[in-house]
Amino acid sequence: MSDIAIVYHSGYGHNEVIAQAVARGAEKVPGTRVKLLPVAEVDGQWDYLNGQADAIVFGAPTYMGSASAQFKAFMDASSKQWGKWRDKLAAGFTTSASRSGDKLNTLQQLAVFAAQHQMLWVSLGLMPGNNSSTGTEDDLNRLGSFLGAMAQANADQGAEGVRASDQRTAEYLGERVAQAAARWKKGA
Ligand SMILES: Cc1cc2nc3c(=O)[nH]c(=O)nc-3n(C[C@H](O)[C@H](O)[C@H](O)COP(=O)(O)O)c2cc1C
Repeated sequence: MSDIAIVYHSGYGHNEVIAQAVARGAEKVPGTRVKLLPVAEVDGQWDYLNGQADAIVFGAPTYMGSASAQFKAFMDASSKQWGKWRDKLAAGFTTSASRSGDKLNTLQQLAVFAAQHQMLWVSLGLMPGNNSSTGTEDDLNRLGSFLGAMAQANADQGAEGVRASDQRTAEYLGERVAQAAARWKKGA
């Protein structure tokens, strides 16, 4: 059995839809248990993150070109657990309003954060979508990310504005992390 934690922040519900999609993807892999953990609920879950969790997927909305302050507060609080996440798997996702919106900076921030915890980063593992004359917004990985899952939701829409293609992309990441966790655990 592999345990996947999804630690995320969502101010307006968009990134939460993506977190749930990552969870759905991970649950497709037999023998996987998933725990969705909003950053506001992490206190009291440090023992679970330090021990039982085999992989931690980090999800922050992009605010002013980087992870939201609420997610950064979780990052800073995690410094007290330094060294305890060594060799756990990590991956990341982010949501913003603009097609770019500087989401790459947020994913890079999450990857560096994982490295500071001596974790092993799992990339998205998809070819880019929507980059040819036959491409569409419905393509998997339509935003063409490699480091993690990106989603874009219009600023004037609620959770219903999160595209199905971005949710499928996030499901793919969740499934990939769960598959990697199963292989990593077997080999350990
Ligand atoms: C304080 C703040 C800063 C933001 N900065 C950016 C940004 O840098 N780039 C962008 O494309 N969207 C930006 N947005 C839009 C959010 O990234 C977007 O609405 C996202 O879907 C929010 O996710 P959430 O509903 O999970 O909080 C910002 C929103 C807020 C509230």
